[in-house]
Amino acid sequence: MAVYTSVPSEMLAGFLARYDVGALVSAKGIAEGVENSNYLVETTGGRFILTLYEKRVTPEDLPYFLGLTAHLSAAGLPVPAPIADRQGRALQRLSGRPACLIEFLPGISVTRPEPGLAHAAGAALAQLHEAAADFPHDRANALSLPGWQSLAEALGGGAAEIDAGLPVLIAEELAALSDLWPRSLPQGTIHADLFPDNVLALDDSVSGIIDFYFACTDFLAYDLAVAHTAWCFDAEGAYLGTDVSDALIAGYQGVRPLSPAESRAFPLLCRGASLRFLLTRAYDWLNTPAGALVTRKDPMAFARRLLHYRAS
Ligand SMILES: Nc1ncnc2c1ncn2[C@@H]1O[C@H](COP(=O)(O)OP(=O)(O)OP(=O)(O)O)[C@@H](O)[C@H]1O
Ligand SMILES: N[C@@H](CCO)C(=O)O
Repeated sequence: MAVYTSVPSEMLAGFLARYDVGALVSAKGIAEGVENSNYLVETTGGRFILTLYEKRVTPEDLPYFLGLTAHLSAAGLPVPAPIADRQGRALQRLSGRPACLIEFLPGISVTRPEPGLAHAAGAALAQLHEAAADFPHDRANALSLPGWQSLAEALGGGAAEIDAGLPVLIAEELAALSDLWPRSLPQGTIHADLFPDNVLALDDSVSGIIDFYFACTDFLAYDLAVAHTAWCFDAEGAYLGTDVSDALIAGYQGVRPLSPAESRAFPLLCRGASLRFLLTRAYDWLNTPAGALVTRKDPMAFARRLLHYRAS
């Protein structure tokens, strides 16, 4: 259950009084998600999401994330816009945390990717890349090669507690990717975490793209690789087959065709994306405090993806 910070109802009513959004009717914590505390807030004016930012989000990055979602929403993408109070401020503090009131978007969080929706998600990702081309801010990707190296060091001997073969797999992959990682592919603003649970859907269309808290500047094709690792495998890390993979890539290329260099680099970018989620999940696996109300995500599901990409 991702509600780490509670907000008493009087405090929430006072907070909402700063906005032109009507008066508080109800609020409930949203169980999904692991990073931040999220509430579904109903007012006399409509529905909203209230997010309180927890430990993994650096407060200094919030203007970048909120600026990006405002930019993409204004460009017509199904991205929830941050809502400003009467003084024009979107970023606030509430219950001791940075906080933001966010537009509510319709749709259901995707649990089982189907080709039709994978195609729509690929297209939405390419539209995001195009719409962000004139977003004027940059943010370095803290979770690229140097970040993976640091995470691997932070795991130390803990990796072997997860799986006896993990230290060797991580070390080999870091060494290979340090040599082979591309240096000059087209760059831009990327989402960097386009998992099915960060897409809201109505039938086969994308009604929402959420969770921009890893967005950064990096290779555009790496973003498609992240989506590929996320959409084309089941929860245990078994490959779902070419239907979902082909649909995702075709959806993307229908809007923004990959260059020959991007296509050639794609399998390697998928290995990097697998290693990224393997490392962050392994770190969380070892560092999630006992009694935390959060279900840890299985790092080995990404070790299996990594082996799949290595073999293909
Ligand atoms: N703008 C929105 N409109 C409608 N529903 C939303 C919106 N933002 C979040 N949600 C709902 O809240 C749930 C949790 O949000 P989210 O996935 O952002 O959690 P998180 O903890 O911030 O991130 P993570 O997925 O990385 O754990 C989503 O699955 C979705 O159902
Ligand atoms: N999408 C990530 C969680 C962080 O957003 C994962 O499944 O490991």
